[in-house]
Amino acid sequence: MSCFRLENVSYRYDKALVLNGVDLRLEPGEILGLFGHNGAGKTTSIKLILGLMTPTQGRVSVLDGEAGNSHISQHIGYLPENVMFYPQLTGREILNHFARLKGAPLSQVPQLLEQVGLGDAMNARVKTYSKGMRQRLGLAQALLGKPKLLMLDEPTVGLDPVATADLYRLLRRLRNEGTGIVLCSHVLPGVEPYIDRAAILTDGAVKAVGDLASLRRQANMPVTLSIEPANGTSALEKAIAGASAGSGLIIKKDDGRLQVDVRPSEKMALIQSLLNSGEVQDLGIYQPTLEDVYVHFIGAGGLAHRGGGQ
Ligand SMILES: Nc1ncnc2c1ncn2[C@@H]1O[C@H](COP(=O)(O)OP(=O)(O)OP(=O)(O)O)[C@@H](O)[C@H]1O
Repeated sequence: MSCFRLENVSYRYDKALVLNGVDLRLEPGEILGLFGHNGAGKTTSIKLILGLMTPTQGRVSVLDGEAGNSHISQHIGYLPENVMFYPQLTGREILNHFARLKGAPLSQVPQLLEQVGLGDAMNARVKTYSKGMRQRLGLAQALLGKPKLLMLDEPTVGLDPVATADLYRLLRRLRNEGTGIVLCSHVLPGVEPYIDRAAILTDGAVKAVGDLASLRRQANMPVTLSIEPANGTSALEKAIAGASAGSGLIIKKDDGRLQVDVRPSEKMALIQSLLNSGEVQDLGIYQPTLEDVYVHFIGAGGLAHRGGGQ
C-alpha cells in the first residue's frame, strides 16, 4: 500500500496551469521532502492529496483509496502552513475538539501535548502561547489518531533550533514506526539527514526526485577537492594540470590549499593521479549539499520565481 500516488497530475486555477503532469509517490516508513520556490505548487499538491480539490487531469490515490474519502482522511494528519487556533481556549481544549472531530481517543491528548513539549502549557489559553508553541500545538493536532500519512507544510517555522531538532527526531521515530511523511519546507539547511527522498518542484513540474545520492547524480554537479600541497602550491598546480590533461578544472587558492572543482565521473581518476604524484599532503572531498542541488535545479531564475506569479 502506498501512502499516496500522483500519476500525471495537472491542476488549473481558472486559466493558470499550476501543476503540470506531476508523478510522485510516497511509501509507508518514508520521509519525502517536497521543495520548491514560492508558487511552485507544493500546497496545491497537498490539497489534492487531502482531497480538498480534484485534479484537472491525472489520478490521485491515497492509502490505496480515493483522496477525500472520509475513511481515508481519518488516517491523514496535516499541519497547514499558517496554523490558527481559537485564542480563548486552552491547548488541551483545542486538541480535545480536534480529537472529537477526527474520532481520535481523547486519552491521546495529554500524551501528545507532552510529546510536543507543551505538557506544562496545556491548560494555558492559546492567546498566551508564543509562535513556536502554536506551531507545536498544530503538530500535536496533526498527530492525532496516529496517522498513516502525515503532511507538514513548513513545520519548523517559528521553532527554535532545539525544538526543530526535537521535531526531526520525532518525525524519524514516526517514520520508523511506518508513517509516511511529507515535509514541505523552504528551510533546507539541517533537513538533509532527516529525509529519505526529496522532490524538487518548479513551476508546477517535478524537476528531480530521489535520495541525495541520486539527486547528485542527476545534477552532475562538480565535487570540490580541497587539497593541501606537500611541496608548495605551484608544484601541486602542475600535477593537477598534468592529471586533468587540460580539461579546464576550476582551481581556487584558499589559505594555502587548492580547491578544485571536478566532475563526479573524473573525480577518482584525478585523486588517484594526484596521490601518485606525491604532491598531496592532505585531501578533503566536498559533495554538493541538498541546498546546492536545490539551487541547481531551481536554476538561476530562482529569484524570479520568488514572487509566486505564474
Ligand atoms: N486559490 C487560488 N486561485 C488562483 N491561483 C492560486 C490559488 N492558490 C494558489 N494559486 C496559484 O497556484 C500556484 C501554486 O501555488 P501553491 O500555493 O501551490 O505554491 P507553493 O509551492 O505552496 O508556494 P509557497 O511556497 O509560496 O507556499 C501559484 O502561482 C499561486 O499563485
